[in-house]
Amino acid sequence: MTELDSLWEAIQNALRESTAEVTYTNLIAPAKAVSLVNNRLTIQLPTENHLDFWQDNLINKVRQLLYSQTGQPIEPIFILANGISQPVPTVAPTAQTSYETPLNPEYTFENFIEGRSNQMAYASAFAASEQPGGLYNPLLIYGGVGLGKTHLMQAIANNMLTHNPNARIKYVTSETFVNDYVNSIKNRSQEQFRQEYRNLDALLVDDVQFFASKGETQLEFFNTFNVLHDNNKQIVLTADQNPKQIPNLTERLVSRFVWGVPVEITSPELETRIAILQSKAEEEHIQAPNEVLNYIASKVNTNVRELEGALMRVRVFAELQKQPLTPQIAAEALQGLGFATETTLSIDLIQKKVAAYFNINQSDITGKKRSQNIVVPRQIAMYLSRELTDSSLPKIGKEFGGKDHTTVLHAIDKIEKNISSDSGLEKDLKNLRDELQV
Ligand SMILES: Nc1ncnc2c1ncn2[C@@H]1O[C@H](COP(=O)(O)OP(=O)(O)OP(=O)(O)O)[C@@H](O)[C@H]1O
Repeated sequence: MTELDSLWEAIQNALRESTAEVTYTNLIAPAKAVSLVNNRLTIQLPTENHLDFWQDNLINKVRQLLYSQTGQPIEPIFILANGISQPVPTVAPTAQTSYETPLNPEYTFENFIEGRSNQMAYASAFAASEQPGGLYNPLLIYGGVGLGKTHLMQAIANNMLTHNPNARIKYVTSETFVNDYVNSIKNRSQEQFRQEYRNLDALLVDDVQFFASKGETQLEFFNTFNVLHDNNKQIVLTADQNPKQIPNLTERLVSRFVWGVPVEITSPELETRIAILQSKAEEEHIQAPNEVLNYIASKVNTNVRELEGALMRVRVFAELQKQPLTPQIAAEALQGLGFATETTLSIDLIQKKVAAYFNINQSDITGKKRSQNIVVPRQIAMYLSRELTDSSLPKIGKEFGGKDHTTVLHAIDKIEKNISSDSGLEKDLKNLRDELQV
């Protein structure tokens, strides 16, 4: 047995121990380690479904396992098997038309961290799972990559199954739906395809944007949708953007998609990013001081997948250097990845943006004028400075023209109290956060 083979066997065995057997057999066992060169382990996967699964769920774990096996920070690289080197299947096609994508039991509501960016989506998903086929039907969750759409979608299924272990739930990506449909035409098993997709308590379809331009499949999905919906069966969909903006989706499909409640997930704000890291660190038994988590959260503001990846990278790096986890070590670990070089948000920048947003001067923000059109932007700028920087109240006071920290505290209190009753204020804060890109 080569070194690569025995390393791979150890990784597969470790993955097997922490995974349901069905998931292991379908999604993990078919992976092959092809080469280990320059601390890069190339792993070959048979289909795009496998690729998605490994990328979404296993990459961090594999990094950790590789590190614990070898003491080296080895990066897994995934490739798809090309048709030529793949052995041609010798089994005759069976009547089975559908490829089942198993649910990830770790995607639950309990370990999903709520924040402003995902509150609506979380609440709607939870409601749909408690009362399938009710008000939130269909439920469409949309937003950018790595923001938790699949997690929430599968949490719905997992929660439904705890209430009713016999619930018939199907989770597929839209690509799987397309493939199943195409195969059913090829194998003349359309009747069975329809049985499989229409005889359900809940149908979950991930990434419906891939239906774009697939005219015939769109019609089939439209019919599937109608049958399920007419029978009050739950439908949950995700997309990478608002379906109204997806080109080449038929009007009638778009109108169905947004029938129920389309909810958006946006990038998590700083506090949520910190909370996600805390929860992840706990889950993975990583002893990381808060200052390290704050540091990572302040640098990685793109999406949750990258946030989790950054935490793992920092951990492996510290272990490799035999150093305790500190912000300095975290900075070194993230260097070169485009995170550590980003400028941190400064109070000065926040003041400039707020001033421009409200059409006033920065000197008004830091000055003493008491007119309402200046006081409110000033309080907003103080509030955002507290939320988005690590600065203490006295430091913020100082940067706002030498004000006392109690003035800052008062401003923050005032904004916090008004947020829930003043939707204009909430909108202003959201717009400003967007402009500041946090
Ligand atoms: N709010 C959250 N709390 C805890 N974990 C989260 C949260 N949001 C996302 N995650 C985690 O981030 C990772 C990526 O999430 P997920 O795969 O659900 O994203 P997605 O929006 O479906 O992305 P894509 O469109 O790329 O498939 C997962 O490991 C998920 O558990």
